[in-house]
Amino acid sequence: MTDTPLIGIIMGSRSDWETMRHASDILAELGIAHECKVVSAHRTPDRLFSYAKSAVDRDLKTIIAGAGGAAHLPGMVASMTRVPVLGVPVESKALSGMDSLLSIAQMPGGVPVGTLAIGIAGAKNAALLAAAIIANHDDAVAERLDAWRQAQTDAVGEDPAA
Ligand SMILES: Nc1c(C(=O)O)ncn1[C@@H]1O[C@H](COP(=O)(O)O)[C@@H](O)[C@H]1O
Repeated sequence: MTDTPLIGIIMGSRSDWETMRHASDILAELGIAHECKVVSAHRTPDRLFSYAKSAVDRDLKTIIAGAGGAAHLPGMVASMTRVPVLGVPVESKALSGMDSLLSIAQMPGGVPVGTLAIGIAGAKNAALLAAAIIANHDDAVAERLDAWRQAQTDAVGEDPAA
């Protein structure tokens, strides 16, 4: 996307892309400008610092942060910006994402991260929540989000044997 991004999707490693691309796909479907970057609290702390510290000035409306294992990325970003952070626990090999989930969910009071489900469902829902936040102030996005939701409903047939 070439437009100024409204939403930042960041992830701890390129290995998270197979999960996080589902968030990007939904934002693209909804026509919401966004960016996708690898940013790691552990491996690229300086990049993390400048990303989080510049988020307000860059007018990002929401940051979606996906990470696996000792998933410190969402919480560390949230500690450095008031831009809302949605955390996606990426499924880890060793502990099936329970480590990621608990690392992201169990933030201390005062530093909120909105925690989604483990894996692809969480990535999709993070994108839909971020879109809903934008839709509060953007009628065109609201219309597209309503249409997306209606299409999902229409796709569910009533007959279980069909
Ligand atoms: N949890 C974090 C952070 C962080 O929280 O800053 N940086 C990388 N990682 C995670 O390490 C896992 C394995 O990464 P590799 O596949 O690169 O070894 C990934 O799921 C990533 O999100």
